[in-house]
Amino acid sequence: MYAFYSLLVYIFYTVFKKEEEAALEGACAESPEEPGHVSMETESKGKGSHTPRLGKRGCASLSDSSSSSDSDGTSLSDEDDEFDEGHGLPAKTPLTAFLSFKQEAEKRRATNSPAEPNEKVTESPLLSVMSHLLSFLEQYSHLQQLQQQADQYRLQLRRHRVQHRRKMKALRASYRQRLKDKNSVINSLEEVIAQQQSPSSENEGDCMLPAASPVGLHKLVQSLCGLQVEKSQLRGELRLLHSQLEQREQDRHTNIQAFQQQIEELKSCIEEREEELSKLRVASGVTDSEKRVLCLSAENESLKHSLTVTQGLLQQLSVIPSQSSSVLIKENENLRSRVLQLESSLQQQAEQLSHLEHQREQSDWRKAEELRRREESMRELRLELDKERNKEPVVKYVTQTVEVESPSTLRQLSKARQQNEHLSEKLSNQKERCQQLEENIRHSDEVSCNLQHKIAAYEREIGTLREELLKEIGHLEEKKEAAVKAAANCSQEHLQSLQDQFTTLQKRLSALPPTLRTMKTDYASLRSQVRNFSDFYGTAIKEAKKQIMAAINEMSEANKDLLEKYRKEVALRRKYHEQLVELKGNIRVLCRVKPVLKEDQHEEGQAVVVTTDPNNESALTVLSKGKAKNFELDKVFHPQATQEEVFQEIEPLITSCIDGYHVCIFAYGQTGSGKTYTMEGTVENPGINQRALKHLFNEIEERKDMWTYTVSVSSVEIYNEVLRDLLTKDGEKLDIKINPDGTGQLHVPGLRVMEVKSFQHIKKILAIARKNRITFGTQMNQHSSRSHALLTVTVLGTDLASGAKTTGKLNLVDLAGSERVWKSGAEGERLKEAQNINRSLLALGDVIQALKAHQTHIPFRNSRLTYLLQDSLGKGNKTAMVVQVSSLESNVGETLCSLKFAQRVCKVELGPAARKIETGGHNESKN
Ligand SMILES: Nc1ncnc2c1ncn2[C@@H]1O[C@H](COP(=O)(O)OP(=O)(O)OP(=O)(O)O)[C@@H](O)[C@H]1O
Repeated sequence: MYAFYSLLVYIFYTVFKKEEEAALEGACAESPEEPGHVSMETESKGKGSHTPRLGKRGCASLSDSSSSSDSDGTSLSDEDDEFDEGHGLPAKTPLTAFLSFKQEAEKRRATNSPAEPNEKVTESPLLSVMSHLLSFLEQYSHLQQLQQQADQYRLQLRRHRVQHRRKMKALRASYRQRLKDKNSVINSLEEVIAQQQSPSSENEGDCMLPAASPVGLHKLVQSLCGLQVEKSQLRGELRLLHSQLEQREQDRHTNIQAFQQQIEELKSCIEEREEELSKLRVASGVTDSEKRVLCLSAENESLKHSLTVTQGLLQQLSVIPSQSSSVLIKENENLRSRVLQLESSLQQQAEQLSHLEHQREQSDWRKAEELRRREESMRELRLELDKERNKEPVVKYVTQTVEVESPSTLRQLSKARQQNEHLSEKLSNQKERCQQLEENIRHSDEVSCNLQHKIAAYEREIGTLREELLKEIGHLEEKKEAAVKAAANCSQEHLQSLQDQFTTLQKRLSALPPTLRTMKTDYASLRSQVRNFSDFYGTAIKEAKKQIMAAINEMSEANKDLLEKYRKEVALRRKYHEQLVELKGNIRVLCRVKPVLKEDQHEEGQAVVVTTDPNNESALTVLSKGKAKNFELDKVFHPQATQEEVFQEIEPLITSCIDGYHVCIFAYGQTGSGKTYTMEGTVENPGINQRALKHLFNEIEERKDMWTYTVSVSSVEIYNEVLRDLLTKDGEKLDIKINPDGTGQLHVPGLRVMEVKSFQHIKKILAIARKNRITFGTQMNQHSSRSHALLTVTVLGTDLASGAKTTGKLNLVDLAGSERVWKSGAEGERLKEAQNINRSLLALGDVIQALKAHQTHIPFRNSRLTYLLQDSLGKGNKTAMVVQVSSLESNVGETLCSLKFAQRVCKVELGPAARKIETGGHNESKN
């Protein structure tokens, strides 16, 4: 509990301290130019480890972008990519989860243990601290989210700025291009005006000539011809203008419709117009006014485009409601300045237009002047012609005078008359030509009048267009203003909401210090408690140690009693066990009936003649020659009895061996009746040998607190009355002798005795012995054991309490198969070994008989087998014999022999078993 308190306080203290440090760093790092913004930045920076880095970088990049407005946008886009990488989740979320989990656990614990009022009192501040801490962390996470949103908005604003900058660059370039085009148009116009001025001056000169010299009639005619050519040109122009006027009328009609539609439709109409105007520009004879209209239309289109772009930007800006107001205001100011620039450029364009119109008026005036001059020249020509007409009466008078005075004069008169006629013709011709010229002049006057009308119509149209353009600009301006206002309002509202949030957060933060003070006091009290806790802990440990020592002492005393009781119990158990074994008889005779196997079924006489009684475990019936012969033994195992069941009957004898008794277990029976199966068993289903040794080691393990045991084994076989060590491969012949130590015990010099520590080890030893045993195939058994095999296990025990030593011995004997020689089909070596086997078994029978008869001399030395088993078969030992019988009719004779032998053994009394125990240096045998 204390540890948790201190952990919690430490976590909170660490978090708070980090925040304070980060806030201080943020405050130092911020620029003081934007107070409101800076305070927010500082607050947000202080809350997370990653945020200050982002904030600083964001500010730096913003300042870069604001300072270098003309810089390339690609670098900014790279920065944007970097910005995208930096965002992550709040780092304190696991802490929040941990605290909430702990708080829940504390609450649960508090509700579950209401019976502890003292603890409840100490837990309440913790709960309040945790709730404060949680609310603080929630506020903090909310602030972080806001900060993240602000970052995102900043990022979006930067992107929009970059886009806007690019668009502005494009607009600037297009504006420059348009200026160039305009200049070129102005230059071309100036050239055209100059060209128009130069021929007029030439014409002026020409017109002066007839005035200067009345003789230059030819020149007058030439000038009239030039005028005619010009007139035809003007006619062509007039036709073109007429067609253009029609086209313009159509365009005007479509434009009026287009202006009533939205801005996008207007664009398409303007494009059409642009195309048409470009076509007209390509065609010859484009007038200056049309070119100017074209330029103005292009200008108008570009202005509309810029206004549309501005509108789009304003819409985009209005979509971003959460941008900081200062940035939006700046943006608005920029846009306003841009609009002002556009307006000024529009003003300039209008001025240029008025200038061009002035130029056009001047050119019109010049044309009118030229026409006036030409009219004057025409008038002069008419006056000259009238003068010529007035000269006629003078010529007539001269003629009449000449007719009266002389024939020569008459001739001269006739000549003069001819000349006069000729002149009259000329005059009439001149008159006709003058009339024609007058007609031409009248016509040209009409044409010029029409042209003036058209020019006036064009001017009106331009004025209308200008008004429409101005209206449209005003409309767009209004829209822009409205959009700017909406964006400003939106940003103002967002700023207001942000400020509200900020003030709320500030209030919450201002509410935190009291909580912190409470927590600090709690922490101080906890610290003092923790300090006191170590002392308390030391004394408690000392007390606990004392109590533990006392309990240990008590326990050891109780253990001693228990141990004593246990020893008594074990002794009692042993006593009862021995009594039980003694009640059962010192030589216990068990009989196991071999099941009928598949390999046995090919033999003759397969009928089963041996039957067991399920109600009587000791009874066995053999049907022989139609007669049932009953046998009574200690235990009869039916054919289906398992290896474990057989061992259960043997197990008490194994325990006796550990207690210091000499025990002998041997299997007896005819060849192939299952002796080796019962004693050794198979790998999957081991027999008495393995199970006995396993039990032995288990028992030793159980007694290890009181006894230590040393287990050693040896294994021999008796083949043809020769003793061989089964644990060595050399097969050296061994002899049985009396131990020279004077104990009277038997001793086999050269026999390998192996000490074994574990059951696994003894399994390996048994495998070696089995491998070295002599087996041959007989008619009765394909792997017949042709020797007696003895496995001797010596168990030396030491009582840890008293130091008493016990010597237990366990002889596990697998006898060679008894068989009738004629039946086994043995001859030669096999016959000899069969005879030896039978002899040794007969000696065993003799020993059993002598024991049964309580003879003073027991003929142990009649065979190697009985000699070797002397200390286990004799008086005071425990012996068990497993008689193996076949149930088949073909083996009934052998079965009867074996059972009769078993019954004889059954009646043998070895007397009470004697325990071989050595206490205080005295060897003694206890009954
Ligand atoms: N209870 C039984 N259950 C199954 N198989 C058995 C049983 N008893 C014996 N056998 C089988 O019978 C065959 C002969 O048995 P075993 O070799 O043990 O006879 P034996 O008496 O030792 O013969 P010998 O005296 O010739 O050595 C073996 O294959 C063995 O597996």
